[in-house]
Amino acid sequence: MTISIWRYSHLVLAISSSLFLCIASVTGIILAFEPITNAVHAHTIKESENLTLAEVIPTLKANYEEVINFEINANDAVIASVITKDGQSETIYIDPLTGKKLGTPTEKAAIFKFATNLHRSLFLKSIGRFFVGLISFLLIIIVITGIFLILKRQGGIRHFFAKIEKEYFAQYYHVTLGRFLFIPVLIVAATGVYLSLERFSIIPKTTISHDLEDSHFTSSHKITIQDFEIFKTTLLKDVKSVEFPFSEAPEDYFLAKLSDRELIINQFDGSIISEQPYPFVAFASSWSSLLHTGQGSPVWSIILLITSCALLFFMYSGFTLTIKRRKNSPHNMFNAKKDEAEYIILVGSETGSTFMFANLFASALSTIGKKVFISELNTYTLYQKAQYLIIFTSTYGIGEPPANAKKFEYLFKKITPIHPLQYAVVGLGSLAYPHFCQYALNIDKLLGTSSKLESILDPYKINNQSFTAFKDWVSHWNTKTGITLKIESPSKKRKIKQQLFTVIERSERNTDDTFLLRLRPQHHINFESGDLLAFYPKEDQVERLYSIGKVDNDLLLAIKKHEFGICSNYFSKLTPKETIKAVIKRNPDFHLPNTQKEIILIANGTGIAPFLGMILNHQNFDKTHLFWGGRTKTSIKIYDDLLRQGVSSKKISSLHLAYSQEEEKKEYIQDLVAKESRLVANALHNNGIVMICGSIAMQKDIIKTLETIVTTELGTPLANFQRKNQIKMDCY
Ligand SMILES: Cc1cc2nc3c(=O)[nH]c(=O)nc-3n(C[C@H](O)[C@H](O)[C@H](O)COP(=O)(O)O)c2cc1C
Repeated sequence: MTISIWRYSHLVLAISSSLFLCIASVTGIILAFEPITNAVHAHTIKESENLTLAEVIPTLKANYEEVINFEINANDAVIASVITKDGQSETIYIDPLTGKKLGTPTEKAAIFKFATNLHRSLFLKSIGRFFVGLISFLLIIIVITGIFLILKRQGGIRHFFAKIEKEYFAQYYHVTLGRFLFIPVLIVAATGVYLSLERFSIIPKTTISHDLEDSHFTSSHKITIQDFEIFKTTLLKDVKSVEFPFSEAPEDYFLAKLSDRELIINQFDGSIISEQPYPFVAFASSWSSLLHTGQGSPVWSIILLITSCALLFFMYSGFTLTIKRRKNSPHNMFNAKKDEAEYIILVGSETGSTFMFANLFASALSTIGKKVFISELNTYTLYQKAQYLIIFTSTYGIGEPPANAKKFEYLFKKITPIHPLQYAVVGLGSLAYPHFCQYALNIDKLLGTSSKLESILDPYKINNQSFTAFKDWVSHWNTKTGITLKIESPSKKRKIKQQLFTVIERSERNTDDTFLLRLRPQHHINFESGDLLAFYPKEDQVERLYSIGKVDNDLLLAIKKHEFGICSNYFSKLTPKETIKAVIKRNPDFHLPNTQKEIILIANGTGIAPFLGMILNHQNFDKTHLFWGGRTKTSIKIYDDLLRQGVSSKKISSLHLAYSQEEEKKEYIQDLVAKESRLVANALHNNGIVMICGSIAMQKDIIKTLETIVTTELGTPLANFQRKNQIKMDCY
């Protein structure tokens, strides 16, 4: 599978550094707790930080025989090396206000020592440190390639934080978390590299040299420490450490390291002998250390903890993504070489899911003895014996090809097929995007420009990888070509864990052969109106999906009985207390948003089921408008009770019904919507939501009507509202 350079680099780097990254992340998690525990046991000097050195130093001198030095650590505690009045040499926490001992610093816990060594050098000393630095560098590149992949996926920087379509758990959270956590990961990686470069002296360690003139070391003028001007103006909070004079010899001095500079101070009169600001590398070094370790900041340590956990998650989700894509890539178990095959199947896919359909189709052809070759669109070339060219492709962005199809147009224009070819194009896309299956349509047009190619079927669009739609296309193919293909359901191959539901009620069928079925899960299941019930009949195990309305924790399904429909016939005979097995599939794109804004629900036929559930569960009174289209007035009878509940409880603020087969007034649902153009335009203008559920034909008409409404009333194309996720559709 050709993958873009970004994805390839992202993947290769992640794989090659995974073991080390795993060790670094696990030890990082452990080490993130160190600053937190230190902060808990710290003797912080928060209340004393506004004391001046003129107050602190005399207090210390008064309390101890000798003070060698003191420093303020990352947790803002003062640690001093002193000789006590009884001659003991000690390093202790002290209270700068009183000079009294507060405690003794404890040794670093063994677990932190172990984790630090492993984290820094993998117990391999310099070689290990080099590897850790290298892995940190690779992590920077992994993050950068990851950012590019997200930008590419989202269609540019402006949409970086736009909604992500959820295909499956690993894909969704890999991208979603990646968008937020790339910043701390980048900080951890960059500071890791910095610290390694410093360790190997590639970045020089800061050494400050003072220009000391002998004339400044005078003891002629003596004043008390309390009166040293520099001590009177220096607050403890700006001090990193102070070294006291070793003796009373004139050449000994105070060395004060402040937050921005270093001072050498005459021990007799407090005059400044030398003053040196820190160079930039000193700041960079201290910030790198603070940002990488979180020392002194429990909040940042928690962010580091989350970042380390996230790195482990990214490794897991990244590998899951790769395995899934690999599984779906072309197997060429269909045996024919490219120049032997009659059937050439080319696939355009970004994340691999389109290959599933292409593989099923290829497998069905191969089962009946046809010679099939399957590959990617980017590999388009001459095929000696080809008679059919079948293209399966997804779309990304505004009619853009997926990664492995980018070169197709160029290749197609350059290469003229040897023999005439018959072709068909199947588009995989999502109605959640404004340009539904646009790339498949573009390809179909492109193929049509060649005199050597002849279309056998109109381009076919599949929404949300619907297997039912794919089967429908195969039946078109069968009819057109006279070659009967049997598609093996993917659900046969994987075992699906089904749940049990009890039949509570089944309505009579109305004049359109439609009925309502109410099911109750036997065990607690979280679901919402708009989710889907997947049912796999014994006869063919092919998944059938029904939109769910949630009413009092039961599932409400509206089903149309088809003469030869295995599933609808089975459901139409169910009686209360019977049990069925099925699976609830989450469909978050078609949930009713939790909003106070206006909501316009548009359905025809059985598409009303999820809306009934949404209306009855919704708390947002007086702003929900329901449009429904059916054949005759008797069509609506089965929904009467629930609709009445909605109207009487004022959960439906306006109800608009259209009947297409009523003699005295034939009306289509799009006519009703057109009549209410102001209502619809106002709702969309005020960030309201339009939801559409029912047949694809109705959906097309409604979209056309909405397009006219928003362009004339608001001067904005519908795509703008689709982009903002204000138009939600679930049509079949
Ligand atoms: C970032 C992104 C952009 C997409 N853009 C479109 C689009 O413009 N039109 C469309 O019909 N589908 C669009 N889709 C949906 C995909 O085409 C659809 O999910 C398809 O089944 C993916 O197949 P693949 O995994 O084989 O690439 C987009 C999906 C993503 C993640």
